[in-house]
Amino acid sequence: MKTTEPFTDLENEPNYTPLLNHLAPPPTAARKRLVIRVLSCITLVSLFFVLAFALIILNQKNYTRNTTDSALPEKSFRQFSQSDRLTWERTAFHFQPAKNFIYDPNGQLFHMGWYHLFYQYNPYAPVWGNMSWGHAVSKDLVNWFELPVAMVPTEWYDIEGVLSGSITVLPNGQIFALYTGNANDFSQLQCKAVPVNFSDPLLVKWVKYDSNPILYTPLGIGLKDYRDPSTVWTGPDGKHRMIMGTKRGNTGLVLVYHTTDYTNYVMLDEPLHSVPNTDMWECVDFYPVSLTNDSALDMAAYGSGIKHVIKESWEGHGMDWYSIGTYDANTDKWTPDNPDLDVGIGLRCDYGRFFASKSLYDPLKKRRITWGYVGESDSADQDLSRGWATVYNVGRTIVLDRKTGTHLLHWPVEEIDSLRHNGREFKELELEPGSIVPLDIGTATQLDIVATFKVDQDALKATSGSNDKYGCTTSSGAAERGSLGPFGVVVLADGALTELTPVYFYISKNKDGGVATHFCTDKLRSSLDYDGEKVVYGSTVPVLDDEELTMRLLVDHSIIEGFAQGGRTVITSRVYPTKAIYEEAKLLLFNNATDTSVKASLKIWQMAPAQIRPYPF
Ligand SMILES: OC[C@H]1O[C@@](CO)(OC[C@@]2(O[C@H]3O[C@H](CO)[C@@H](O)[C@H](O)[C@H]3O)O[C@H](CO)[C@@H](O)[C@@H]2O)[C@@H](O)[C@@H]1O
Repeated sequence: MKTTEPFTDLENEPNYTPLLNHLAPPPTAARKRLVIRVLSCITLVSLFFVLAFALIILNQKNYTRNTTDSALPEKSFRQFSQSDRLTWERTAFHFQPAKNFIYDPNGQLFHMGWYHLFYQYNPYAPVWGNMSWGHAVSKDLVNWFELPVAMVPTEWYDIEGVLSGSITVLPNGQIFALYTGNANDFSQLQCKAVPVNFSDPLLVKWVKYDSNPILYTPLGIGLKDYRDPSTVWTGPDGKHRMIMGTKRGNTGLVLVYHTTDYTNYVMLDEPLHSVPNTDMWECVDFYPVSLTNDSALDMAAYGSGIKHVIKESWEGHGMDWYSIGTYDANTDKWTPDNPDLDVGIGLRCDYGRFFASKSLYDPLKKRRITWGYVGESDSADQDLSRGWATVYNVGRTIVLDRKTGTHLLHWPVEEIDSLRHNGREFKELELEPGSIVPLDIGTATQLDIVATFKVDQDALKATSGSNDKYGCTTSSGAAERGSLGPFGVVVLADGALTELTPVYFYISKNKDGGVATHFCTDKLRSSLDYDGEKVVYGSTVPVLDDEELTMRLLVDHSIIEGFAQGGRTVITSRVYPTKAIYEEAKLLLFNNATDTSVKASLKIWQMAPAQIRPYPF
């Protein structure tokens, strides 16, 4: 048998290419070998490519990790739709109803174990209109149950709105509300309502008084400049008093009324207080504060060791002003401690968005708590698309700052701390002039941040003078560099730093060595989208000799609340980032001062969402 024949045959095959002639196998075996070799080659080449690809990926991951750890922020990749953004804007631990529009807080009270919050509410749309009294209750000031709307426009005297007012609890347990009715001719009339059942812990049903309105506009006062009656309180002489804000010409003022039966009110000739050029005083609040401790006082408190605060809301300007002074119950007159810090010209409760605030004396924990509304600054169209507008601040306790004697301290209620989890601590991080330090904390959209900054004292002393005319609101924000600032925290920043909101201190010094510390929030680059307030908010904050610079920030999606020096100066902002949202939101520290380094220490907690839902009747 010739063993060479098949070779000859194979060689005659049109597509045959000999590999190694002398080792050539018989034809079928050769075909198999050939297939195996080709497959092996393909496998080897594929393996090579897989390995190379894996190495590239690994390298990229290492690069990402390194850049995160270094001063370079990570690049943002995820794109968000309009719908993603609007969904993200809803807050997680700030009070807001499920939908539509809230405005001034009204008539808070503590009753049978529940904190009650009533509020101006439009039940039909996310814009001002159909003003009613919405109603929610809470056991802990964090989680809320929404209740049915308590009062809606029904009568000629409030058909254009059940406007703002207050609730009074009498020593015998009786409860009544005073509110302003917006009448069919838009004049403002004062009205009374009572709960149908005082022993209902939820005070669900309310009935308007048969003889409403109980007060008409006095002579000399504009028909639309007369509103927001206060809680009634009893003075040391046993007389019951109520106050209301108004204006005469351009002078803002507080009218005082006496009553013997809580229904008929007699106006005193002289106002409690007035300040020229401060215009209409809305939502006036008046309360005592202790000079000796942090325990709050109810309205009846009077005498030595007590100061009284007037708060008014400046119509049309979104600013709440307060002043500390002395109340004389014999004359029903109030005098400011410092005329330069009088009502409407001195100090604000908050230097950002916070308006129409109203406080509650909490008999359970002996504290005074205030809420205001924090309005939107984006477009009205966006409010309509979202289906809701306006949120409330986290309830804030108010005490007199006994260290300065000049300021109040506004501070988040302690209950909000219960939402903290996954705390992280950063100690003494060195921030050189001109530095940015990313903080790797994971998701950065629901945070409670407490930050302390130590300024290089040698640099502070050596600086002979620096921007002593500085002001947050007139500055160009965190990008404006001085010897001793700005430095602070950047929240809601995207990886490429195209969107960011810095909250910071800026120290200015005059030639005589006088130092002023400014606390600012820069909204100039918060959003690439429309924001009606591309501004820098802020003011000065007193810092005493033995104090470090401290700030606390509550970041909750589209709201940032900032408290400097224990709440001496507060700034609340609404922000509408388009990229710095969901997992793309980053947190950074920065020091943009030119001559001083700063050491930053921080505690940062993630914040769990609060529960806000309909009451399960
Ligand atoms: O909801 C009424 C309560 O709100 C307060 C303070 O926030 O007054 C606001 C005020 O203006 C609103 O109504 C205007 C339409 O009339 C509207 O243009 C404006 O944007 C709204 O803020 O509401 C009353 C009544 O309309 C008006 O005199 C005020 O300027 C508080 O004072 C009211 O009780």
